[in-house]
Amino acid sequence: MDGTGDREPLVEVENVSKLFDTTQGVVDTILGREPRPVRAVDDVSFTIERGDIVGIAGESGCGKTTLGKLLVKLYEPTEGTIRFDGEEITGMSSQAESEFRKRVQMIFQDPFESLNPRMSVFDTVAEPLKINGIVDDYQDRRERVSRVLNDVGLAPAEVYLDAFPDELSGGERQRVAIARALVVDPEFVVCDEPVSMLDVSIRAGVLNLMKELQDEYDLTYLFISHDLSLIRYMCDRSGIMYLGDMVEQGPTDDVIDDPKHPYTEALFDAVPDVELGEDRRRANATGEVPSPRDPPPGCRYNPRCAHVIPPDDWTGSQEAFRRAHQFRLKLRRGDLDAGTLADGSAEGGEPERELVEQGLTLDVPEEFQTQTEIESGGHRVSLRELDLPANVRDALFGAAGTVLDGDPGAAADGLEDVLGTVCEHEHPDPRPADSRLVSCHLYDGDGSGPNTNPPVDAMATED
Ligand SMILES: Nc1ncnc2c1ncn2[C@@H]1O[C@H](COP(=O)(O)OP(=O)(O)OP(=O)(O)O)[C@@H](O)[C@H]1O
Repeated sequence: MDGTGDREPLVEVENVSKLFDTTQGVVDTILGREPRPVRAVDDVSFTIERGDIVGIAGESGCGKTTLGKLLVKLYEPTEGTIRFDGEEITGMSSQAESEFRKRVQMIFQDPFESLNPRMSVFDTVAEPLKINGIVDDYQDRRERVSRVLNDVGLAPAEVYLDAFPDELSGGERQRVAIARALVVDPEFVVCDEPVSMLDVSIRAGVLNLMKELQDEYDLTYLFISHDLSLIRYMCDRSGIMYLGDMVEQGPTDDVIDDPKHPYTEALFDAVPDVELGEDRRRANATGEVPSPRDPPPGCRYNPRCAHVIPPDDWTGSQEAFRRAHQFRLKLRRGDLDAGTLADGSAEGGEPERELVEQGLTLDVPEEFQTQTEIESGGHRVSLRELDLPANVRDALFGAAGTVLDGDPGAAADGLEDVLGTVCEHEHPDPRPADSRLVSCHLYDGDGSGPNTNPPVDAMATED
């Protein structure tokens, strides 16, 4: 999917964005500000080669479904170009569009919603043939529908043809949805969480069927799923999305076994280890996914990133920089002020120190916290535990003083000189790293691996 293969590209996505709610809403009008659209898919590029099974993974809301709908022309891109078999799919003539609609299909997550309860299985599966004017004769349609029903395992077809959705199990309904997609003999099928609504016990059967159908029908698939085991099982190549960005793409095994982007790493870290019987773990990532209406500047992932990059002249550890970066983000969000200090410390103690020690904490699982952090329930670190350069320490105390004077915004701005990071200043374009493309400043783009600034060891160190 990163275009390194030597087969023919079937789908080419170039700098595609999809923005929702681009007009000024009531709140925008009242506040007199520009509209803030949802950046559901933002400047995404990739290629799908003919015959591939490509996966798109990422947490809920990262833009997977929107991307899938763009590829089958259920949405038009706000910016960018999508080509199918060499032809742009925006601005097609109506004849070209109707041809395209036969060649491309989408299977949705919920077979309970995607099937019309008032239509029989025959009518449901035959409908695309009628709409696309493919088979006019009723008897021929009946035969074609029966053949496809047999192919998807609904055999003998006669048992199913006149049944209605509410007479079928979830697995049977999804097979009907698959049959409806395949009846027009498409080349490319987008499958959006195709088994997530099905009982776990029947998922493998449906996925194996979809693999068999790929050979039989000569299909190219795009699988959208938050289920990484499904992606590993089904997909040759995969892309990982975060807040509308495609942060990493390449051969699935490489992406999963040796993730390059810190988000991919955190995503896979959070997957429970089935063999060890662990519960779902929280990864070494701070905070929650921000709103796609207001994505962070630079790399979208920088506020949560374990490997955020210090400035060139940073002399402390990367761990200390990550914490100082968090201190600044907390100031910007207004999460750190005199009100957050323990009772009495604002008068008697050392309020600046207390603010700094609070601000340097990380909202991460205990295994990534310092001893003091663990002992204090995540409320403070000891400055002795961190390799923080003296000038930065002074700057943080100065910022804490400005906060106590009531101006956290100015305090955050004042730290730019010592804490400015490329991760916030520049959005990383996709760049080669081993077998894949990664949108991360850690990689220098010549495919040779992580940048040496900061040192790789520092990036990997957590205490
Ligand atoms: N029609 C729409 N109008 C406005 N916002 C939308 C629309 N469709 C999606 N969004 C927003 O765009 C972002 C991406 O949504 P999308 O459904 O593509 O994500 P997803 O990764 O498929 O999530 P999920 O796994 O939960 O389906 C979300 O913030 C969502 O709220």
